[in-house]
Amino acid sequence: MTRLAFIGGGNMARSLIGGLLKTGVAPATLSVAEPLAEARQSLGRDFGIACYAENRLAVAEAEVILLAVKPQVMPAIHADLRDILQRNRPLLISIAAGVRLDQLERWFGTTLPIVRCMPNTPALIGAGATGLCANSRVSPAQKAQAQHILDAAGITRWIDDEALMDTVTALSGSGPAYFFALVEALEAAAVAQGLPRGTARALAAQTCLGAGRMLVDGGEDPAVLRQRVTSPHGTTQAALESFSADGLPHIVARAVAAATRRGAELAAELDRLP
Ligand SMILES: NC(=O)C1=CN([C@@H]2O[C@H](COP(=O)(O)OP(=O)(O)OC[C@H]3O[C@@H](n4cnc5c(N)ncnc54)[C@H](OP(=O)(O)O)[C@@H]3O)[C@@H](O)[C@H]2O)C=CC1
Ligand SMILES: O=C(O)[C@@H]1CCC=N1
Repeated sequence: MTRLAFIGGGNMARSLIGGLLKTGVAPATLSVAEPLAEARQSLGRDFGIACYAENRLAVAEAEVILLAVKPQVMPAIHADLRDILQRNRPLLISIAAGVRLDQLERWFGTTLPIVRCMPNTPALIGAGATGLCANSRVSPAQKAQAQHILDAAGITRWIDDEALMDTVTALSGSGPAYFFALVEALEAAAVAQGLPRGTARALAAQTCLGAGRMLVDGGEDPAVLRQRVTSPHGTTQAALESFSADGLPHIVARAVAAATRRGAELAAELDRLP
């Protein structure tokens, strides 16, 4: 089994580790480097994997290293890893928003095989969605290896044009938060009309789940599913006309554009570092 080391044991590492273990990956094949003692303890307790305070210890045996730190931390970790990466030549996978393949090559080594990908937090329950792209050093076998790791967390799609990875980030990387925000807003609207909060939360969340399952399991066009809910001159039509009058598609397009722009800005900020 592939030995996989995570650098950074935060939200996303937890989601991916949880997803991998649910598919039967052996805990002994995983390791994680995490500076915070409390986080190391909880990762060890929850997942039974080896946790290290030092990056170089976590990656010593790894065939694949998954970088799960904030974009701003990336340049700082290369000093810990560069030598061992040059020696062992593992496959490097980065999940950092915005960070480009050429930046990763500059920090970690221009001849290393590197995959840039963008998963999302539903990976924790095996319902993640990941876009991936690879540099020219990644062999077909390593591509399959990276895909296998991310497939454990949900669906995967290869993105040929790296420039579109910021769009993927804005769509599915950040996307779970958009749906949570919509559920929060639905709950607040129903509570404002007098529904008990617990009931409003349960009904809103289950509606989100039900709609998601219909989209994924049935594979039907969302527009067709929407039309089926919308009786002529009924309640849904009234709500959708209100969305339309308030410019919902425009609001969403602006939000996705803002997230996409932010991805590019994160990379530009790293380019400006000395
Ligand atoms: N959250 C999400 O939904 C998604 C996030 N991403 C990407 O994943 C990456 C991680 O995000 P997320 O998990 O949310 O962030 P977190 O802050 O939760 O996790 C990052 C972890 O890295 C640790 N860390 C900090 N410095 C170092 C270091 N020098 N060496 C090793 N570990 C270190 C942090 O420890 P400490 O807390 O002590 O600083 C923290 O536990 C980001 O690049 C983000 O863009 C991608 C897809 C979705
Ligand atoms: O908000 C962020 O920057 C990260 C990347 C995608 C989801 N969370």
